[in-house]
Order: sequence, then structure tokens, then C-alpha cells
Amino acid sequence: MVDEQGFAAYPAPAKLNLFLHIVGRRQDGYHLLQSVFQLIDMHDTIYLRLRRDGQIVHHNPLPGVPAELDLTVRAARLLQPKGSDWGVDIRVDKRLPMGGGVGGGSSDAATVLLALNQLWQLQHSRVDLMALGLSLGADVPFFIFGQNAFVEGIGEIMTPIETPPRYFVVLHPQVHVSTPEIFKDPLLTRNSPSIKVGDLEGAVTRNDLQACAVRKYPEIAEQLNLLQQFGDARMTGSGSCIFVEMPSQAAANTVLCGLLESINGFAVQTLNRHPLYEYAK
Ligand SMILES: C[C@@](CO)(OP(=O)(O)O)[C@H](O)COP(=O)(O)OP(=O)(O)OC[C@H]1O[C@@H](n2ccc(N)nc2=O)[C@H](O)[C@@H]1O
Ligand SMILES: Nc1ncnc2c1ncn2[C@@H]1O[C@H](COP(=O)(O)OP(=O)(O)O)[C@@H](O)[C@H]1O
Repeated sequence: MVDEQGFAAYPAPAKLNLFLHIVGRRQDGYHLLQSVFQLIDMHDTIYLRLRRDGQIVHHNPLPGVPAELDLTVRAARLLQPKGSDWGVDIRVDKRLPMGGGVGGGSSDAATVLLALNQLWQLQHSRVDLMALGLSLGADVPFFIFGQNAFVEGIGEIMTPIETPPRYFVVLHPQVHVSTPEIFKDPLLTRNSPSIKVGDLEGAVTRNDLQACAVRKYPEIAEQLNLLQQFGDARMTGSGSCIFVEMPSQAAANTVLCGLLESINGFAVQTLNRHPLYEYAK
């Protein structure tokens, strides 16, 4: 678990939004959504090493993200008790597409909160960590919750749901979708009917953000067309990643192998629980 430099490895898994409906808007302009968040086995790895000088040091900042703005560093700062001599060295092995709608940054932050809560012996409850996480991003509480969930509000209301094991092909069109721009689109559907968790089975679902993303980014439309030959392909979150269900891991791999080399994709399997689920009580 601990490497020769003293770093321990912690996984930060991705999610897919199996659907995403916009059902209203708050006074502050934030949109109210309903979505099923599904954990998948594609992940970043966060390496952490304890320090006792109170410093939080990021050893390999991501291109275009200064260390102080990285969600891992922000999560550690948020958790660090005032005046504490607990510190940490951070390294991130980034595998998840950034700004791809698979929640990579949020999951990195959640993993840091879960791991440091233990390493720094803080004993915050899961609920407290979720509340702290929400100030870093709307998806962070879900990863701390650690179970597949029907998610409402702006991401803070969660009902655990059982989802069957499934396989997906996930493609990453090489475009950066601006989340605020999509939410500002005058053509965005903002009044999808609200559904109840008990009515999920058999409900007709979609991603309401997808139509706006497809209009603005032809690369997403092209790759959606490509995946649609295999099933009900759709976008996750505010994009740009898209996904389609496959009957098996082998079938997902076969589809990936048949794609042009210029297309970036992954074959993934669902997770039942976050790998660090037991880190919070
Ligand atoms: C829609 C989701 C679903 O998972 O997309 P992804 O981030 O995964 O793609 C998330 O909830 C995204 O939430 P979050 O990650 O906090 O979005 P941000 O980039 O911080 O939001 C940027 C801007 O989008 C708008 N915004 C965001 C979320 C929301 N529920 N309503 C909004 O209106 C706000 O104007 C906000 O300032
Ligand atoms: N550790 C991190 N990993 C990814 N993105 C980060 C991280 N820290 C800060 N960010 C910023 O957050 C933005 C959104 O990241 P990400 O979570 O990957 O997108 P999404 O929510 O669409 O999945 C990035 O474009 C980047 O500027």
C-alpha cells in the first residue's frame, strides 16, 4: 500500500449520470436536477504522505490547474484544523478526462476528504464530510456518500439505490464543454416533470443538458451518432463524455477496438460501492 517514498495510494472513481433531468431553478439561479449517479471502475489515483509541519504540498499539479486551485489541495485545506501541524504531500495520477462529466475533480476531492479524515484522525462523520464537500462542488457529496444514488437538489439530496452490474463504453470527445454556458442556454429544458425514486423503473429518461451540448459541439453529436448504433447512447453530466451500455466487458472491448485510433474511449464496469466507503461512518 505504501510505496518506497512513503506515499499511500487511494482510488478516486468516476461516475456516470445514467440520466439527468432539470426540474426547476433555485432563487440563486442554480438548477434543480434529478439524476441517477452510477459509480464506475475507471479511476484516478491519489497518493498521500503525511507531514507534521502543517504544509499541504502538491507534487505534480495538473496542466492548467495551479496547485492552490486543485480540488485535492482545496479539500485538504478545508479539512485541516486551524493551527494544526498535520500536513500532507499529494501526488495525483490523473486518468479521468478533465471536464468530461465523469466527476474526476469532485471524486479526487472526496477521496482526499475521506482519506485525510482517517490519516489526520479527525473522526468527522460521513454527513459532516458531505456538507464540507458541497462547498467544493455539487458532485463531491455523492462520492463521499459512496453508494449509487438517485440525486436531487443541486446534488446534495441522495437516496441510495440498488443498480445491477452493467458494462459501458465511454467515449471522450476532445472538446471542453463549459458547464455555465450549457446551464445558461435559453433553449435548455428546465421543466422536466419531477419523478419519484419509486417510479424509476421503466421511467423514460434522458439528459436534458445533451441537446444544448450537441448544438454547440459537433464532435459530441458525431460520437453520439457513432455510439447510437449500439444502443441508447447519451451524455453524462454536462459532457463531453458519452456512454452506451454493452452486454459484457468483452463486447465493450470489441466496440472500442473497432473505433478509429483518434477516438478516446474506455470500457467500464459499474461499482456497487465507493472503494473507500468504509472510511466514513
Ligand atoms: C450537472 C453536473 C452533474 O453531475 O455536471 P458535471 O459537473 O458532472 O458535468 C454537476 O452537478 C455540475 O455541478 P458543478 O460541478 O458544481 O458545476 P460547476 O462547474 O461548479 O457549475 C458552473 C455553473 O453552472 C451552473 N449550474 C451548475 C450546477 C447546477 N445544478 N445548476 C447550475 O445552474 C451555475 O451557473 C454554476 O456557476
Ligand atoms: N484534481 C482535479 N482534477 C480535475 N479537475 C480539477 C482538479 N482540480 C481542479 N480541477 C478543475 O475542475 C474542472 C472540472 O473538472 P472535472 O471534475 O474533471 O470535470 P467534470 O465535473 O465535468 O467531470 C477542471 O477543468 C479543472 O479546471
